[in-house]
Amino acid sequence: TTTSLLVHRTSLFPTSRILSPCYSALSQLAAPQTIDHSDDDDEPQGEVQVQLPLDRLFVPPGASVSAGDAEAVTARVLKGSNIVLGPYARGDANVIAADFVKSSVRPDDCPRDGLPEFALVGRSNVGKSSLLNSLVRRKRLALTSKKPGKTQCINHFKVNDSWYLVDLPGYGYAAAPQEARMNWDEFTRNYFLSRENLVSVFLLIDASIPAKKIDLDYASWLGQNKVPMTLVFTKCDKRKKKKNGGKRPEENVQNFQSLIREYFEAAPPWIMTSGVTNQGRDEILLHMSQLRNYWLKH
Ligand SMILES: Nc1nc2c(ncn2[C@@H]2O[C@H](COP(=O)(O)OP(=O)(O)OP(=O)(O)O)[C@@H](O)[C@H]2O)c(=O)[nH]1
Ligand SMILES: [Mg+2]
Repeated sequence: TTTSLLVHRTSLFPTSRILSPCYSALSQLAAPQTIDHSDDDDEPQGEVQVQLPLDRLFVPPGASVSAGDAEAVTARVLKGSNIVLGPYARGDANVIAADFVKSSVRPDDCPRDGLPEFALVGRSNVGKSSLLNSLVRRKRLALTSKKPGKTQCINHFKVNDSWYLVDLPGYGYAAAPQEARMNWDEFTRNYFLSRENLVSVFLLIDASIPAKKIDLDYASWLGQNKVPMTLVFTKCDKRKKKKNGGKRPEENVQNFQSLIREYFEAAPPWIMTSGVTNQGRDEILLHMSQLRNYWLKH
């Protein structure tokens, strides 16, 4: 069985692409890490909270709103998002400990302890590993790179010994061999559809550029397959207008949503973030807390 497993693995990705990033992540296991708060950056972000109509808000499971509540509901919307803070958000949102657990090349290899998990997915280089590091307040727990294609396995990170953040390989990396690209699809789609403890997929979209077809396709696939999804807009600190297609992140964010609206019965949750300024970090953690606590109770 060992041989057939190896054959299966090499057919998923060329060997070098499996081994190097995952094993370098594994090497971090050797030294258990404590939280380093020295990279905290809680600068005021200066973004403006836009009032959203009630039907564009994400009301979390376990919370309800009626039209008469508009004002009270708006006051509970997390900054830079459409996410309403409900009764299941708890004081467990803060990250006290975070550890790399394992790299898996198949959904079957993933941890089986049934703890709730959130998967970070998106185009190569969109900032998945950077967001993970920002959430756990560590500079290099997940390895990042300027070159796309850095993460090549399903990497599980355990937070507070009670839930997982999962860093997935990026899609749409043009330089990846055709074989690896085709298998990416099967591999992650399988994971999304079969992973029972997956509370929500966090689909990362680069807010500094106009919407890309591959991201729209991905969001619509998740919507049509009813995979719970949160849209995380990344790189909201990048505001060089001309270079990035002339639009501000806020405009790209609104535009992306209007392009996918038809694929969703209700507005999916979305939030604006930056791995550079840590915009959205605490809000995502609260959102994860309420989704997780509801999931644990139902
Ligand atoms: N300005 C800015 N740069 C960012 C942000 N997030 C990530 N980056 C940069 O984007 C590049 C890619 O980041 P990664 O976190 O490695 O991206 P990834 O999505 O994990 O990429 P793959 O593992 O290749 O799929 C790095 O150079 C990061 O420093 C952000 O919020 N703002
Ligand atoms: Mg990565």
